[in-house]
Amino acid sequence: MGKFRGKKSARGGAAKPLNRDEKQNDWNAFVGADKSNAGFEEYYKAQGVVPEGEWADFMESLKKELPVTFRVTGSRAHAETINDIIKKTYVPNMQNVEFEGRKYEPPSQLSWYPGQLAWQVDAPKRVVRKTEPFKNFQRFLVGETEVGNLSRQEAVSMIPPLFLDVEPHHLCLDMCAAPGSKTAQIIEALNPHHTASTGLLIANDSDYKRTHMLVHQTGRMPSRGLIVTNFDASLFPSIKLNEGKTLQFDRILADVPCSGDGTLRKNLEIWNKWGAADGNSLHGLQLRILERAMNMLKPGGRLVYSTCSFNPAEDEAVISAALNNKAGRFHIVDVSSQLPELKRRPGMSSWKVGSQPQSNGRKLVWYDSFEDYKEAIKRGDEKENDRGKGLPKTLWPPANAAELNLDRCMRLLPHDQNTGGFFVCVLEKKASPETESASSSLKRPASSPPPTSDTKRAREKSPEPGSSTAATPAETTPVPSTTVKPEGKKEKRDLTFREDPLSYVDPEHAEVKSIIERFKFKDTFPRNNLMVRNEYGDPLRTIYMTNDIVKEIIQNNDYTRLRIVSAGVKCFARQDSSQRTEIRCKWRTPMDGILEVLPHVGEGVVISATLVELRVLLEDHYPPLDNFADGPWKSTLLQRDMGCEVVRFEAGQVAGGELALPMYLPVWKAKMSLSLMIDKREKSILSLRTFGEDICKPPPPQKDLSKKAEGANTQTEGEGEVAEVAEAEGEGDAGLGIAGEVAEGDVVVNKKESEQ
Ligand SMILES: C[S@@+](CC[C@H](N)C(=O)[O-])C[C@H]1O[C@@H](n2cnc3c(N)ncnc32)[C@H](O)[C@@H]1O
Repeated sequence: MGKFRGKKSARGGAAKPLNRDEKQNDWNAFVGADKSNAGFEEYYKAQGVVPEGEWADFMESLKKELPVTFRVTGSRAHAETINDIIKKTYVPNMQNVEFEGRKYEPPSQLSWYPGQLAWQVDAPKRVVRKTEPFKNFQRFLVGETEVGNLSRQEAVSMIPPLFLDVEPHHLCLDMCAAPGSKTAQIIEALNPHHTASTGLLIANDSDYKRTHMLVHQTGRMPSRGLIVTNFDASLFPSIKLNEGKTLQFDRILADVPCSGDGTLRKNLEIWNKWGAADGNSLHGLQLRILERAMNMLKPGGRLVYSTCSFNPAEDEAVISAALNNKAGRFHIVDVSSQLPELKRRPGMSSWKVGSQPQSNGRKLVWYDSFEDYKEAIKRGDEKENDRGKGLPKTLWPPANAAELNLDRCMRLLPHDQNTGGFFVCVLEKKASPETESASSSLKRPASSPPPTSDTKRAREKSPEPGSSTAATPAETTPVPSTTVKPEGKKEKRDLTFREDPLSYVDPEHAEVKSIIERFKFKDTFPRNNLMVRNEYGDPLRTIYMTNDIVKEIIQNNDYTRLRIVSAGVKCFARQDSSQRTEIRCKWRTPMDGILEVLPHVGEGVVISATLVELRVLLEDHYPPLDNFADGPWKSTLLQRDMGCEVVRFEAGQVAGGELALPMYLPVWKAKMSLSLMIDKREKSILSLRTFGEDICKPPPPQKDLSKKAEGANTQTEGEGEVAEVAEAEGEGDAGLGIAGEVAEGDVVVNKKESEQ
């Protein structure tokens, strides 16, 4: 079989960008790859995953390149504007594209996706590369994805969060979250209008490196209610809250690790590697993760279990085992009336269990029952090679399979709507209090491992983690400041966990006061919720803002026990580290936090500008104030102290550019010059999007800068300082994008993101 490079395994790694030659090879590899696997065909034909008459269509579509799909992200007004740009600018220009004698259709909207905000481009990569209209559109796609206005995501992967039904006040857990495409959807649902959400999302992944992908991905849609953790989801710890309560979630997504054969259209290596053992061996972990989720769900809460596998061993077998282990406490929700345009097939109520033992030359052997399988082990035909235990009994359909409403599960098949394959099941926990009465909080020590399906008896003896729900106090409630530790015994610290500690800053701290003064923050500003990454609540370089529930979690749990990688939104970054008294507030608002800060800034703080000023700010890195035309912008800035300004660039067509919606950006005012506080890559993207070309001059070389900084000229003093600090902290803002609804119709800013 041909080799397909540039991508990692099915349910994991991010795609690595390819260069031009690699892209050509990539395409050749796709065409040339051997897309066959006799075991796969035999296995799924026998399982009856598609009606016999559809087998050829099913296989044919699995061998076709997957169309590119993406979602328009962000708040409603903003998303609709971007959607209109696609509809009115790009689609009309792509009507009659022909390549090698074949006509290609322009992008089309996915009919089932709410608000028609998801799109599909059904042209092979070589057409996109070789035809001008598609090439233009591709550039638009890349730019907008980069700034976080679009999110490339497989169509079927968009489905699970839609059925989660998240509301802004919900406490949510995404158990296997990296790289974070579904996490982003949940954050959007929690913050539909960029309003301060009281809800929570814990995005978790067991792979430490991938949690950093998550941090990056979620930076495009920052949320004060977000925590990223690094745990084996099947052992996810219970979380303590105030008054000895334990957190239970309203919504949990268990998008579990799986064999990934639903992604065959893009992960060609699976054709070669696929075996029946893949699904069989993942079943145990999947079940443990699902059961852990069930334990942590609030009564009445909703849980979505999903895989991108066709295999009933990873799908219905897991669901039925979990339902039976939690007999009577959960049911599969009938969601047939939700997303009516989405074509889906019912889950299976009977399936087969197969194995490819060495003794049979890796040919498929079916076992009608667990007992038959055990007999095969006795005969020596099978080895108990699954961690010494062999195949678990739960792989086989239970006797009561017909009563579990497994037909309410959803199977997404590739030939139904030109997608990958997926499995989705929506579960609800019964609301009745008596089923939960045995589970009141904190009986089990928080540090003890949670129950798993493998330790069923042990689980029956130990209560589920708490039943109390998290009461979210008002954001403005005065709370004791600094590093409040939970009362009682200090938790043991996990010294192997290397992330920095988290603590809250004293709201009366001089630095906080300087920030409040600079931005004339109103009383609504959550000064009690400013968090830093050190033990002592010292605002050294970066200040994050969290909401109350995140604060409650951080203050009641040792951060190493929860393995917290990140929390909240980066709202202030120290811009000037000198002791100079003329800069009273040395902090700027990074792009991540501008949406969070804006609703609280006082009157007259935000300065209005147009694309005329933006052009000057983009062309030069540190334009002197003299470079700007006389007018209200310049006179306002001349009156301002040195420090960070929040600038609102008005929508319109001026100075050779076009802005569809207003946009907020941070600008640093030095003595006599200004600097747009976004990194140079973001500047170039902004320039391309707004002015159709990259007008940014390269930054001055470092040595010149230091000379300037030493000079007597006050303007260059400021310039040197900006460059120096940005470099020292290694953090130009990681992102920019128009977005948001500060007021309906306004645009604010998101962060960049690489494609998943
Ligand atoms: C299918 S991917 C998740 C995709 C993700 N939900 C998204 O939409 O971007 C499965 C993830 O599970 C993670 N994983 C594997 N085993 C895990 C475990 N025991 N606990 C938590 N995460 C796990 C993998 O690192 C991988 O990132």
